[in-house]
Amino acid sequence: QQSLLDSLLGLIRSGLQNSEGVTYDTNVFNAEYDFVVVGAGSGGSVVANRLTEVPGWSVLLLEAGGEENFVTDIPLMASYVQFLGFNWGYRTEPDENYCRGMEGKRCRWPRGKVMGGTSVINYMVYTRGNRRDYDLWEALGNKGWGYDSVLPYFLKSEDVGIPELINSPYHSTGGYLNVQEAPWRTPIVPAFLEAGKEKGYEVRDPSSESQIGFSYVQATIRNGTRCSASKAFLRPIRNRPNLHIAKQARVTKVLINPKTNQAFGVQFVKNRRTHVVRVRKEVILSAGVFNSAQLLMLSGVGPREHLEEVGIPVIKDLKVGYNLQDHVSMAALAFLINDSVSLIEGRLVFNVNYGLDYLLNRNGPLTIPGGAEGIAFIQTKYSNGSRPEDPDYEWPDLEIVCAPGTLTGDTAGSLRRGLGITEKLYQQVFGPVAGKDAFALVPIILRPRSRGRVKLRSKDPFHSPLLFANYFDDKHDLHVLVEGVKHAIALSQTKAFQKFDSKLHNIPFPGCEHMDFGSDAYWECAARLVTTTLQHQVGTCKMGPDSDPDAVVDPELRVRGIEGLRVVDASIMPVIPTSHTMGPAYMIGEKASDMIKLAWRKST
Ligand SMILES: Cc1cc2nc3c(=O)[nH]c(=O)nc-3n(C[C@H](O)[C@H](O)[C@H](O)COP(=O)(O)OP(=O)(O)OC[C@H]3O[C@@H](n4cnc5c(N)ncnc54)[C@H](O)[C@@H]3O)c2cc1C
Repeated sequence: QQSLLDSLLGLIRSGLQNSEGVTYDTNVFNAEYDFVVVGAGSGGSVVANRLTEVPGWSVLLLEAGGEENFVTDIPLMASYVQFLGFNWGYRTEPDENYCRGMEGKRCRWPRGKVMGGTSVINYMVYTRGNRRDYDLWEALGNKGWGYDSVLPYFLKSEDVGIPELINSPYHSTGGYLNVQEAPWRTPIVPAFLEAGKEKGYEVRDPSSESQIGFSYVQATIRNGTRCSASKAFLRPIRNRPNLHIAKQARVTKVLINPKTNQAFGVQFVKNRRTHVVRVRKEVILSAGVFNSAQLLMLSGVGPREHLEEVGIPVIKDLKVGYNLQDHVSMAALAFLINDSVSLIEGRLVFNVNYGLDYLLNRNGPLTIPGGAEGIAFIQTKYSNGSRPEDPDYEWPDLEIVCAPGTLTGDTAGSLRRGLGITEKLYQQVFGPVAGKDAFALVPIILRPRSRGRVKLRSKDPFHSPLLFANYFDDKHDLHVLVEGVKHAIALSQTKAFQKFDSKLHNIPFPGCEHMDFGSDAYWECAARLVTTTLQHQVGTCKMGPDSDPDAVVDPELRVRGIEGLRVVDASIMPVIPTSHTMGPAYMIGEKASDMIKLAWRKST
């Protein structure tokens, strides 16, 4: 343990370095750049970095948000960060089939509006998915996107700091992005791994040869603090003269010549002034799953009928905004325990030692990424994959996240506010056990069949888009989720968890009381009421070959029928991988950068 003085000096030093490390904000723009990148999130930060490796190329990176701060740095504060002005604050349109227990029957769909994008407000869990996810992308006609082709791009970004993985062929060191484990653990997560073993699963790295099994969470954290896209990919290169970054610069339109279909620049608003900047080579949209789709449509690229409906002249009729996919979950299972080992908001907030441990040592409970400690990838009875010759062999359809805290510990309300759960529902179900120790096992469906959609509310770029989740449109998704609930309950009944005398909290959800508690019908009702999500929305600018009428971008991520315009973010995924989506978004940024470099080297 270092002395208090040493620690304080270290803190001041790192604080100074941090502020020195922040990227510069450009207010004076060139009339023309080689590339304009829209959005400094997971995809855009990588592209801005890699393209400015070419000294002769100039890049302008435009980001609607400002800088992250010391609160966003604290991994456990992830659920609070959404309320600090870094969030676009989106909600789905009301629907009777899901999110029934949320304010206005609308699911909360936060997105990062900040340098680093959603990587600044997310839970930092780092996974990549399964070989079969990417082989499927390739089989759909996306040449070069199979697992063997994308693995090098996952490795390119990575700087793994987990000792037993440093020599793994599935990990690498020396990249910009830190992947580490939290330095501190509750006793709940070892019990989770033990529970997995009791059920016959192995404890293993989910990014290795086989994904099925249990593990500690690997996260994009750097010595106990969040490592965002901006910290990883932009701050280290802030002195490159060929990179201009403009913060709080909101792009309102991609400028496309309707005669030639050539994208020639962007229009954006900064400091209440409208600017126009032209490009010599390309505009790259990395504005995320909702805003890239919105910007394309605002610029005349989208479904003809819909654009005409809102009064936008159509330049190219493409199925922008369709194919929206997400990992829907049910985060309201609370397992009460008889030991004071879980994370209770009040106990954390008023514990000075935890605060000091974080400040001085970058250790303690505040380093747990969003409160997620363990993950498991498993197969339910709905997956056809028990034998090697089966199509889904080793391809999970269910994930379970283990968190050492849950709605019972939400004494200050950040969790329920983030999820949008009504106060009435909360008080009726969790009020009687508020403040009691409990852990959560959150089942998540990994291979949803339902598809949502993004539409424009109007042609005003400052109006938020209309979002339709359409969760459970395909009943298969609901069935897998109910199966997931049962898997979670079975895990809680293992010897490993019974050490804590774990008991499922059983006050029935309002509106579901008339059903047998624990029956499939009951859990279906609960899932439609407290519908939660890991916020992994993807797919609205689908990648596909020319033969795919639903494809928005081609396998080189060029917008079909438009010259000089690409999309590089989570929206291009044709099918959601069995992964948390930040890792794949970084991979897409890396791969796209190489494709762009190759294309322009060939042409010059
Ligand atoms: C609460 C939450 C928790 C999550 N937890 C995890 C997790 O633990 N692990 C994981 O892998 N994934 C997680 N995700 C998902 C993951 O973070 C995202 O899928 C991923 O970061 C998306 O990257 P992106 O590049 O597509 O978009 P983003 O990172 O969202 O970047 C888009 C950027 O574009 C900017 N922008 C948008 N419109 C404009 C405009 N008009 N002008 C200028 N700039 C604009 C935005 O402000 C933003 O900075 C989570 C998401 C959320 C919301």
